[in-house]
Amino acid sequence: MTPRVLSIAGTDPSGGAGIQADLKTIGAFGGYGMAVVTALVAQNTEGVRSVHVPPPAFLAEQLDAVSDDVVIDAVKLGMLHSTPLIDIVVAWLERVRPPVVVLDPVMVATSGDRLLDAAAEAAIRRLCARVDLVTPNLPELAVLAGQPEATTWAAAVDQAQALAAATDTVVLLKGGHLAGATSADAVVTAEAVRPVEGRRVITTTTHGTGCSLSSAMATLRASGFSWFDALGHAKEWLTGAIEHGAALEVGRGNGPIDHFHHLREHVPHLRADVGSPTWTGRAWDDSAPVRDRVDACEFVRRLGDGTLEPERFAWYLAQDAVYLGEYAELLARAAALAGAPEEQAFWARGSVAAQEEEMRLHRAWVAGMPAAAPATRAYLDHLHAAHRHGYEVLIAALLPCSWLYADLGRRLVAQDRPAHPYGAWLRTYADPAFLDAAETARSIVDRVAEAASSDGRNAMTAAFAASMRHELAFFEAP
Ligand SMILES: Nc1ncnc2c1ncn2[C@@H]1O[C@H](COP(=O)(O)OP(=O)(O)OP(=O)(O)O)[C@@H](O)[C@H]1O
Ligand SMILES: Cc1ncc(CO)c(N)n1
Repeated sequence: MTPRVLSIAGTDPSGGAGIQADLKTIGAFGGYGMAVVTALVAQNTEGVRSVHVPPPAFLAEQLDAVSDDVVIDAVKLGMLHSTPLIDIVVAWLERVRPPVVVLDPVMVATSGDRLLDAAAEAAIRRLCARVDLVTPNLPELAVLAGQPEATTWAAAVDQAQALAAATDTVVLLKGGHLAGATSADAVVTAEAVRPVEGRRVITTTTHGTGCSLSSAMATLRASGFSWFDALGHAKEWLTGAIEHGAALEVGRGNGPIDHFHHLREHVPHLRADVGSPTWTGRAWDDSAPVRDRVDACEFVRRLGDGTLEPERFAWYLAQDAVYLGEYAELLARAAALAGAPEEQAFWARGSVAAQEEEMRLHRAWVAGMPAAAPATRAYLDHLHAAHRHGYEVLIAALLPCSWLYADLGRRLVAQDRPAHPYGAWLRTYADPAFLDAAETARSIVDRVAEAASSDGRNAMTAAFAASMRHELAFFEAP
């Protein structure tokens, strides 16, 4: 049976949050989506501009128009704005008694704008007791539990259990607002806490994650899953949707997630690799598990959020300076081996840039040149070995260095702020010119891979993958 799921929420004309996100999510999970609008919100990925609330009686008319005609299998409640609207929704729920009701107690948007009257908080607290699942983020949980915002997982669990006990309902505790390598959530009742682990994606595309998660839970529950199993499925999908969000290139602020990322894989002309079945594209995709570990590693996370100890950063920079010296030398060797003049020029320019620009940047931080640490030595030895295999393998082995840093820089720089201790470092790698150079390197490697023998391509693939593993080890060393 296709579950018929009704979202009662506010709008987001930019399509990432609110009712628009709910309908996409319900569809993504195989439900039939319906929507009753509580408030029209002029918002986009950057924030909320204004809110228009139609007369409460019109909300009642919308609700009745749906329930007089359609059997409703699940309801998701989002932005309810103010007490008069909450009262109408409560009266309607009492009358219609939908079998599944999930409440996302929306109070404040990701951008920090209020979406609920402060006076309506008590009404939302009472509503919790009338629904099957509540999905507060940490600030909302604090309001509902009447406590200061939790800053640790243990404190958040305590608040969620207190709320579950006080309202006799199930709480989906969301850890999105906690710092850490993972982003765990949990199904919490007065008796039990069942966590579902998730990777934390380094990205700014998190607009509407809460709306989407609650709609996924309503749809999966109406399809027969337990809350815990529903969370497992929803979380896996959500993490993928967050990861694919940046590729949508929607908006300048906190962009939306890609609700249909999992379907694109099955629609041939929408698959990311179709139309550009390049060698580098495949090598990059194949390296996803290693790159996920780079994102998750403590050093990279704390470099991004600025909490990394200065001594560890200095140690890393010193090793990077050692690395870059020999890397520049290997780029020069690539220039010497290249056949085409423009390729010779490109690698030679890269060699000079690596020597000058990056060494200058590093000299600002590094006092003396240390010996190579084991991870540095191993990476460089691998590059030297690649050089002995010839041009093709050498440039495949050199590529992850610039590509991975361009990709990381572009994402980490989003966390740059005044007085970020590593802001200058982040900006170097987020520089569009750096990304351009990585893109050019990529196109040269693709051209060379196309012309290579199948044995040659295999050796290139192995060299690229090994460099990516060395990059990970380099970040794990400090
Ligand atoms: N960077 C991230 N990587 C992976 N998962 C994340 C990330 N940020 C949030 N999540 C997940 O997204 C879901 C929503 O969490 P969050 O606590 O951010 O809710 P929210 O504040 O209500 O969301 P929003 O207001 O942005 O719609 C949770 O499952 C959380 O674990
Ligand atoms: C309408 C609406 N509901 C919820 C959120 C929370 O992200 C939002 N930004 N807009």
